[in-house]
Amino acid sequence: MAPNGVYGVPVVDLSPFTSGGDFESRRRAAIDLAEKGQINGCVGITGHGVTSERLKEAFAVTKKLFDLPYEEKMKAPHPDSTTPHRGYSGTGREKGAAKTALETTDEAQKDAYSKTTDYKESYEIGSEENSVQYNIWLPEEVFPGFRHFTTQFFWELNKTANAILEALIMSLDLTEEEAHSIRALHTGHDNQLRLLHYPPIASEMLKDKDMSRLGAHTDWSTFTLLFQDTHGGLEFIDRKTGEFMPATPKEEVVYMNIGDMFQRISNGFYPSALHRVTITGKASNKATAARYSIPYFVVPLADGVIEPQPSLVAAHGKQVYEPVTFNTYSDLMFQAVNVHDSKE
Ligand SMILES: O=C(O)CCC(=O)C(=O)O
Ligand SMILES: [Fe+2]
Repeated sequence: MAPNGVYGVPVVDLSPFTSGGDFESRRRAAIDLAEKGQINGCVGITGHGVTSERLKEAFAVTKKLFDLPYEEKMKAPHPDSTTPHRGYSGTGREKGAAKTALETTDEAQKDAYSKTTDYKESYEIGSEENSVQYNIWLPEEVFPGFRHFTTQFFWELNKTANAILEALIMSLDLTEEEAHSIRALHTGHDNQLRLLHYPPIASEMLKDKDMSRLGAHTDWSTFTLLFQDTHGGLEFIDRKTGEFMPATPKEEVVYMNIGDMFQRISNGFYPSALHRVTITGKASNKATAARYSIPYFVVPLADGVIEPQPSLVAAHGKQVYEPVTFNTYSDLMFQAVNVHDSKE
């Protein structure tokens, strides 16, 4: 336990799932994942199969993208509508905590959550074959090779995502039919690769308590992979103490958090992890450095029905969640989060 009484985020080795481990080693890893993942819905993963060279390249591409002048980045603007959730969003466009405000019943907390604006810019990329969530690209001459690199990287991350999905399926002891239906919901074509830049924040801005790097929220994905640079700031809630605990950047570790969809699929066995990105310089009132991160959201088919698996409902004695389609659920959430297009 850490000195402040908060447990850190536990780490699981999933190499048996990424490099063809035998049944026994996969089973052991799946049990480990269930034990650690069901505490707070978040784990660090080693053996995830993405090489550090490839990650270095991805972070270099991310930095190069956000280094472009604002006018250039705005040549691939995220539309003002909810669909497609693709392209570039400038600083201040999103309020991650607005979704949390929607779900909170405490009025004072609701107010605080809904006021918090994120201080970040992002670029969303998906499958080239998704005609509803279609990609919005920069003209090739603005950033040669960007489209090629990110679309390749997208499918590489999907391999890791599939391996983790297999581990999650095994960890729940599902029937073959249930396993099959969960796989069928996750073709990869609805996944979302997000490049994120949290600009440096000047010390005078740190006094403003309504500004956060990314307000506390759960993801509405099935689960999310979070690659980050060395600056830190990502935190997950420890449900027992109510305190946030740091997801300390570690070489070889990718953090994985359960999203609202797998919470539902697992009938609540795995909780959707509440997380945020804090302003690390705030305590000292010192200007805080830029931070880059690369979340990869594993998302089910838009019109696929997400429901607790029957064997889990039978074991638990009750069905905790009603069936919902991802479409209906995410539309509602997205309207809360996407506030306006910032032209600053
Ligand atoms: O930047 C991070 O580390 C977290 C990003 C995140 O939680 C999100 O985009 O939903
Ligand atoms: Fe998130």
